Amino acid sequence: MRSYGRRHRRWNRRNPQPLLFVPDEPLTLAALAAIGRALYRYRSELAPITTAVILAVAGLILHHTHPGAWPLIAALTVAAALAAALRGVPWGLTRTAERAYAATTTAVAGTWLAVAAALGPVRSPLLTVLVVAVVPFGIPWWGHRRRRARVRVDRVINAWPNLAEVIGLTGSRIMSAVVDTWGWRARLKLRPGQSVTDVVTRVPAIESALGTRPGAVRVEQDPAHAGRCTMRVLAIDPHAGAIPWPGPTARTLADPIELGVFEDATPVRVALLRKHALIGGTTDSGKSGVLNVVLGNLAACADVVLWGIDLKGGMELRPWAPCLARLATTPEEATELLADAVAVLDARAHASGRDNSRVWEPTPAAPALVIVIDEYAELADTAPDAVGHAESIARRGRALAVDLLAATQRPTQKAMGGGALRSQMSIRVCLRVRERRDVDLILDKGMLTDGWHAHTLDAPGKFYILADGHDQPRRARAYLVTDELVRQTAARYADQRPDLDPLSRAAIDHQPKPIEPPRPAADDPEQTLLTVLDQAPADGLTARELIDLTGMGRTWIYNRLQAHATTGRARQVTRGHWRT
Ligand SMILES: Nc1ncnc2c1ncn2[C@@H]1O[C@H](COP(=O)(O)OP(=O)(O)OP(=O)(O)O)[C@@H](O)[C@H]1O
Repeated sequence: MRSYGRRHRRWNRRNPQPLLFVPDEPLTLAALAAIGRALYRYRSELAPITTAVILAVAGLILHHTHPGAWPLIAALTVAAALAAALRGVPWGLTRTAERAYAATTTAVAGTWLAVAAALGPVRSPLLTVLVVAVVPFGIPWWGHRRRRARVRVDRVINAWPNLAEVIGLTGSRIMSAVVDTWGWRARLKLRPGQSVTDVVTRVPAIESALGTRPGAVRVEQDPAHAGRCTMRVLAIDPHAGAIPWPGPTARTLADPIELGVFEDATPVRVALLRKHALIGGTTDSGKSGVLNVVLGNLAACADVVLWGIDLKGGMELRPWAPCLARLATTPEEATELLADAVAVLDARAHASGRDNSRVWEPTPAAPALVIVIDEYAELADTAPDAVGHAESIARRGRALAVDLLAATQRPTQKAMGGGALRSQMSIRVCLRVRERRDVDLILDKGMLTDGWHAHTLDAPGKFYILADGHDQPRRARAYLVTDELVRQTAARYADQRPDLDPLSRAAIDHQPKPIEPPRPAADDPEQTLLTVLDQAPADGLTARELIDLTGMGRTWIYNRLQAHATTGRARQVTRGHWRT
C-alpha cells in the first residue's frame, strides 16, 4: 500500500494535473459579483470617486428635468455647509478639522451641482473640474486615521463569525464597536455556555486572528451579564511612555490617592484609610516607584505620621527621611519600630475600649500611623520577631488607624507568615512578575485564570490593582516620581508633618529601649553632647532630649548640632532625631 502511494506521488509529480474550474454560473455573472463585492468592500476608500459620479449623474438629470432649480440647490448647499461647520451634522463630527473638511466639501459639491443643473455637467470645464477635485478632496479622506480605523473595525465585525470559529469562540457575536483614541473596543455577546474566561484564555489567538501586536487585546467582563464582555484592541499602547507625577492629590488619609492612569486615561484612585496595602512585582518592576507616589501623597497629608523600614540600608526610603518620623534600616531597628507600633496599637485599643469608640478617626492632633516597608521578604528573613509584630498590626491596625504598606518581590507563604498577613491586605498592586503563578501569590488564587496577566506587563510601573472598586483586570501605569521630585516634595512637606498624639507617644516611651542614653556627669557640655549622641538609640535623640541631657538651651543645642552636622560628626537620622 505504501509503495503504491510513493509510485502514485512520483507519477503525479511527472504528470501534473491541470487545475480545472467548473463554474456553476456564467463567467460574466461571477465576474460582476466579484466586482460588486470588491466595490462594496472598498466603498469607504472609493467614496470620493463615488460622490463625483453621483454628482455628475445628478447634474445631468437635474439639468434635463429642473434646470431652474439651481437657486434652491445653492440655498440648500449654504444651509448644509453651515450645519456641517457649526454642528458637525449629519455626521456627528466633533473635531474642528473634520467639520471644516465636511463644510468645504459640501460647499464645493453643492456649488458644482447648482452650476451643473443650470448649464449642464458636460459644459466645459465642469467635468474636468469635477475629476480634478476628486484628488485634493480625496487625499484628506484617504489619509484620515479615524476613518481608516473605522473601516478596519467594520471589516473585523463582518469577518467575526469566521474568525470566532478559528479562535474557538464559535457563536459569539460583536454587538457594537466604537473607535477611540487608542484603537477600538467592541461589545461581545457570547454563545450560551461560553464565559469570559473562555475569551481571556484565547486572547493570544484573538491577537493572531486580528493581526495585532502581541499584548494589544484586553477583555473586560460586563458586570451586568456573565455572557457578555468588552474586547479592547489597542493599536497604540497608551502606556508606552512614562507618565509624570502631577503632584499629591490627597490632603488627608481619607482622600483617594491617585497612583497612575488606566489605559482609558481614567485615574487609578485608591484610599488608604483603614486599609493595608501590598505591592508586589519582580526586581525593577517599579515597586519603589509606586511607593514614591504613595509617599508623595501621604507626605502632604496632615493627619498621617510616617514610619519607614528599608533593609536595603535605607537606599529607597532615605530620600523621604525629612518626612519620616522614623526610619529603620537594620533588622534590629525594624523589630524595635514594629514593636513600638504594636505598643501604639495597644494603647489606642485600650483608649478606644475605655471611651467606647469603635474606630480611631485620624486628625492632625491624633494622626494615623502608616508604616511603609520596602522589601518585606527581607524583613521576614532577617527579623523573624518583626513578623509577629507586623501580623499583629495587620490584624488589629485598621480600626485604630495603624496601616501597613509593604512592597515585596515575591510574597511567598514563608515571607507572608503563611498568608496571614497577605489576607489582611485589601489593596493589592501587582507589577510585572517573572512567573505566572506569582500573580495568584500577590493578588489571590485564580486571578491569573481570570485574566490578571501581570506576567505580560512589559514596562516598569505598569500594574494591575485589586481593591475596593477595582475588581476588573485593567492595566494601569503608575506615575513616575523622579528623584528630584522626591527631594522637592520631601523638603516641601517636612515642616508640616504632625507628631504622634500624646497617648501613642507615651506608649512608645514606656517600651523598653535596647540602649538607654546615659546621663553624663561631665561638666563640659560639648563633651556631654557628643557622648549622648554617640550612645543615642538607633532612631536618635530629639532636641528636647538633648536639652534635658546636657542642661543647655535650645539655641546652643541647634548651633552645635549644625556645626557637628557640617563636619559629619552628627547626623539627623530622621526629622528632628539626632545621633552620631
Ligand atoms: N511608573 C514608572 N514609569 C516609568 N519608569 C518607571 C516607573 N517606575 C519605575 N520606573 C523605572 O524603572 C526602574 C526600576 O524601578 P524601581 O526601582 O521602582 O523598581 P523596583 O521594583 O523597586 O526594583 P527593586 O526590586 O530592584 O527594588 C527605575 O529606573 C525607574 O526609573
